[in-house]
Amino acid sequence: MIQNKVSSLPLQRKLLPVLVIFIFITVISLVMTFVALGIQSSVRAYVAGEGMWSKAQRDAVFQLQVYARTGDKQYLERFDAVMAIPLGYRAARLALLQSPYDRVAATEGLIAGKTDSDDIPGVIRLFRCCAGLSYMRDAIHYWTEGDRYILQLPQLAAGLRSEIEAGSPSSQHIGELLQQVQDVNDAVQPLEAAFTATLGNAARWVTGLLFLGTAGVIAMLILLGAYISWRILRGIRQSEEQYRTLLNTASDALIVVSRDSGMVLDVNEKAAQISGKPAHVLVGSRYADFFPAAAQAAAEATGNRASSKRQEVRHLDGKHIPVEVNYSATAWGDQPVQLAIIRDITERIQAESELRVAANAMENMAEGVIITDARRRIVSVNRAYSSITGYSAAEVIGKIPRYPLSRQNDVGFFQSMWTLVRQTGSWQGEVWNQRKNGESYPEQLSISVVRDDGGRISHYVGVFNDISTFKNYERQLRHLAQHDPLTQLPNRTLLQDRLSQAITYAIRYGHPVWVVFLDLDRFKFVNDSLGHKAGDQLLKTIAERLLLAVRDTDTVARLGGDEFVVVLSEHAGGSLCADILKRIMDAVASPLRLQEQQFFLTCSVGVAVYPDNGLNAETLIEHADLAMYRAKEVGRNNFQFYTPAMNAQVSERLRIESALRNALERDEFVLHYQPQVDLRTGRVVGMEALIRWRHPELGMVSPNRFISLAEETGLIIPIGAWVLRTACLQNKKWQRAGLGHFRIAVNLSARQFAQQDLTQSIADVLEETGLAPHYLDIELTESLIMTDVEHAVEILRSLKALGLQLSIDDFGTGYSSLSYLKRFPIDVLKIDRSFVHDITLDPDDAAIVVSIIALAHNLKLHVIAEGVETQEQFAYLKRHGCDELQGFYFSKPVPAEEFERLLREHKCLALEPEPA
Ligand SMILES: Nc1nc2c(ncn2[C@@H]2O[C@@H]3COP(=O)(O)O[C@H]4[C@@H](O)[C@H](n5cnc6c(=O)[nH]c(N)nc65)O[C@@H]4COP(=O)(O)O[C@H]3[C@H]2O)c(=O)[nH]1
Repeated sequence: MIQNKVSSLPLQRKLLPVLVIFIFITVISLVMTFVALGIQSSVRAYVAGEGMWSKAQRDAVFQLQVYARTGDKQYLERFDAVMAIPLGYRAARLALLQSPYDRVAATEGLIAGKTDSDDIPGVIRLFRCCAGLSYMRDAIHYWTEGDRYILQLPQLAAGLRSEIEAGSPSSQHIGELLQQVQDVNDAVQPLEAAFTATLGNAARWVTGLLFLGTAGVIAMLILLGAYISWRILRGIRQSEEQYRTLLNTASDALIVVSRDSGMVLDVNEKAAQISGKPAHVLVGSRYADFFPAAAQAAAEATGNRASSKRQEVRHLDGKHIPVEVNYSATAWGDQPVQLAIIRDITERIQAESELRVAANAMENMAEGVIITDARRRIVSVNRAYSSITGYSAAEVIGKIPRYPLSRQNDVGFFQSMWTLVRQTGSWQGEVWNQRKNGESYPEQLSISVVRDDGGRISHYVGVFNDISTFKNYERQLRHLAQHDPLTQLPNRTLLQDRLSQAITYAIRYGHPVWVVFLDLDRFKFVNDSLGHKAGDQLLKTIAERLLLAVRDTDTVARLGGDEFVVVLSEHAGGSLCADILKRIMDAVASPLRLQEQQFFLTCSVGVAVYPDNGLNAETLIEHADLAMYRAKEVGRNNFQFYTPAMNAQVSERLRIESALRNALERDEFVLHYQPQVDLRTGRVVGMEALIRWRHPELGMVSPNRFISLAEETGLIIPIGAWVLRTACLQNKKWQRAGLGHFRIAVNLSARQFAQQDLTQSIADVLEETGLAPHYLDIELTESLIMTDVEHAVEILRSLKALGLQLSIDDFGTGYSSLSYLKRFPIDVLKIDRSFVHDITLDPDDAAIVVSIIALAHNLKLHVIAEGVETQEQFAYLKRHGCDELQGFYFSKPVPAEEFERLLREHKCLALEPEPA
């Protein structure tokens, strides 16, 4: 059945042209045979005619001869009768040689020549066709020649007749006439022989020709038969191959089983694969032996068609292959058979299992999954979808997912998203969605297209994550990246952003932008002495105060350490900014409680203004920083506006800084000593050691130019140690030299004061140099000890315990309060030279100096006035009970040798000054 259906049509189609050729050749051969037979018949008629013609000629001669001898008229009549034959042929030939030929005359002539009437058309056709052929030409020639002699016979007969009928025949004349008859006969005989031979040749040639033609046709028929057989065989073979190919390329096993015997009649390769046995083993075996389960199902099948449930077929290697079997009853040639179609469903089962796994995985994915059809109607969602959105699957299936429109996700956004999905097959990005409870949340969504076999979109698959937590982290990270973690103020990065924005607005609206760079004075001291915790608390408090001091539109940033920057923008006038600047400084200066102690902080402030001092954020911050340094240099607790000259100062500062790092090892420092004179005796009672830096290029550098730098860079620690050691050594040296026992004052910087082992290191120096402690006076500035009173008290006590003398330098410039002063274990107050300077000019300063003297004495402290330059100042101080003086009035700070000379000379102050 399979074979017939598969091969019959192509074979018929292939054989059709062959059949047409076969019929054509058969018809041709029939026509040729007919023609050949016609020719044969005509040739035979010719040959017969020729026989008649020569026989008639010989008969005519004979009748004439007999008539001449007997004179019997009967022979003459016979002569006339036989003469009619060659004459008829002659007439026919002449008629046929005419152009056009005379068919009637030719027919009559042939009839007269005794030609069979049936042969006449063939004879005429043959003559007309073959007259041009060489054989026919020769025959006609001999025939015509013969006729020329034969035509003499009737004349001779007429001669004989008249001789005999005249009654007295002359035997001589008759003899002559007979001789002429004999001559004609002799002349015609060779022509007849040649004519006969020519016709014989022509007949043989025609016969040969016909033989060859017939043989050719037979050969063609044989070839055609062979060709048709080859075509048929080839067609059958192709059909067989096609059938095999069809069978073997089938993905299912096909088995033809005889219904009567249950034997396998044919199988395809897939059947061999499933069973594990070669096809030739299966064919001819019992179906049930190899496919028992399938055979069982077949046996149970009723009707012409049946299909089984899932079965299992055992492979030769013992493996069980899951199959599905279908049967159809059909005929195999004349046999009733069952065609079993066994489908290996291993892959399908695998795919089903994979699908189950995939569905399970999808269901348990942490990401929400949403599958829609091509019209974007939801067909499936997973559990995570429901837990993220709050919608159950039943609530959304069949609906189109809708995302709320927002500023980030507007109509255009979704349009371009879907365009991209369709064009590229996928899309990824962030969208804002809304939960069932109305809460908006950001999700990371990726959409992919699923296409069917025809390439058409069949589904869309969306996978999404709720990224709100991630976004929060991101926000926090961004905050961290842009803010100072301690104070939560913007850091340098955000400051630059904000400042750039402020500049953009300033360009548009034409107002200035103030950049205020603020550095806390002596913050390091607090930090080092009270610990980082207290330092952090202080910075937080300052940050809060700064925020309160400015407007919401201004920016307060912390750059790190104790550096803050305030950007004052959108303030039309400079005076308003100046007010804010004052508020800022006041905010820092107001007393601060830390660890139950009160502190007084100041700050140094630098200001740069857009557009005058810079056109971009970086430059403005840099210039404000320079201005702040300038403020530090000029004595802290003040503000400075940036000037271009500061750039030069900074480069000089940098130069000094780098030189300072090497100064100690290059032994470039030297101490000068300034005497301190007792106002009651006029004698030198002490000296202050003041450092000098002899720089090879810069010359003598004043401590005012490098001490604060050394302080900032930390170089003050080794430098200070050197000063202390050198001063103690020198004093001891003078004592040993017998120049007297004097107190030597050494300045202590904030960093030194904050040193953990300060007391111990001083004790070590005293021990090393052998100087008695009470000959050492440690000078501390007022602001230094007032920054952290409790700590300062503690350190001062430990220093005092060594037996030193302690002095407060620059007294009057800080924020000392009496109550604190009482707590410090100090010995001396040094009145700042700024008060002394105007003591005789400014009544306020004079009053302050008098108050300080009184205060000191009340506290049982010694008072030294610094910077006494004039006799008036000296007189005033003496008059108001100041204990000692130090200043140019008596001596400038001088090198050791000079100071030694001064001692040796016992230089004294004249105590009776000239009246002012
Ligand atoms: N106009 C004027 N000035 C007078 C007069 N008498 C003294 N002076 C100057 O006043 C300063 C007194 O020192 P200071 O107040 O401790 O102020 C010192 C002190 O704070 C610091 N300094 C100097 N040497 C050291 C040191 O070894 N260690 C530390 N930490 N600081 C030092 O440098 C500051 C400046 O020192 P100097 O330039 O030596 O300046 C000295 C001295 O030359 C006077 O009659 N008129």
